[in-house]
Amino acid sequence: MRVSLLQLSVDSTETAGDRRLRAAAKVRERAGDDLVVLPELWTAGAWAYDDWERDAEGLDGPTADVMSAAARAAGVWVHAGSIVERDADGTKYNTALLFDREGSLRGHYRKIHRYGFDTGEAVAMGGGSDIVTVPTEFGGLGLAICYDLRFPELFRGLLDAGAELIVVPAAWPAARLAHLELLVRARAVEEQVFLLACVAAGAHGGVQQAGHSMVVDPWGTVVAEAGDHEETVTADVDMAEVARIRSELPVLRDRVLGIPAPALR
Ligand SMILES: NC(=O)CCC(=O)C(=O)O
Repeated sequence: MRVSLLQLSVDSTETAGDRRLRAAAKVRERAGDDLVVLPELWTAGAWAYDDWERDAEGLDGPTADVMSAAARAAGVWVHAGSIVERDADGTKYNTALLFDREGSLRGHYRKIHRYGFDTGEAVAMGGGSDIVTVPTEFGGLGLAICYDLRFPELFRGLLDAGAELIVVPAAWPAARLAHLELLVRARAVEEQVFLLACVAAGAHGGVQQAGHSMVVDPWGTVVAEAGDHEETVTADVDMAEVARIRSELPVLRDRVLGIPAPALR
């Protein structure tokens, strides 16, 4: 299986519409790949909070249209990163979209853990409530977004729902790159899955983005990694490695379920 991570530069100097067209052209160039992935909130900018209202869209909005058409034209699965979704009630969500080779929307995931403490997502967006693992020709494909990486219980939930590959679009600040590298590898080792993290580059909302998109195997080895500028990272992934590593080091069999949870403090 050949995967490509489109590490886009998300800069305030470019409009969402122009970036959408540029990203679609890059997806079309990836004909021959199996899965192409984009970063978190790459249209509006994950840190450009003031632009979210203007750039919010539906699950059938301009980003979905363009990405569905690009997936169909290239004949690849496209994980279109995430969009600022506005639902029928006007609530906004940070929502990941997954299209198949025919351009059909096969899954979407509303980010459960909202970043920002008393700002940004934490106040401007609703939180998702559903754990989403989508059955695909590659195996179970789990969906999570950026800050979710800090919450291992979500990843255990994705595993229990059948994930063998987890895709994480992100817009991570360069100042915390060390956390990103550690968390991505930890989640891959812990769940014994391939983990694809597609991270924005560039700067917007006054925050320099980390880049360093990564493909990590179920052993925790970084198979491919980008630098800190816009670039496309491509890797060949052997999904049979998941079963091989799970059988060679069967730690998941040793889970003890039903340990009583202490009261939350
Ligand atoms: N976009 C995000 O979710 C940012 C997360 C982050 O900066 C962190 O966890 O640190």
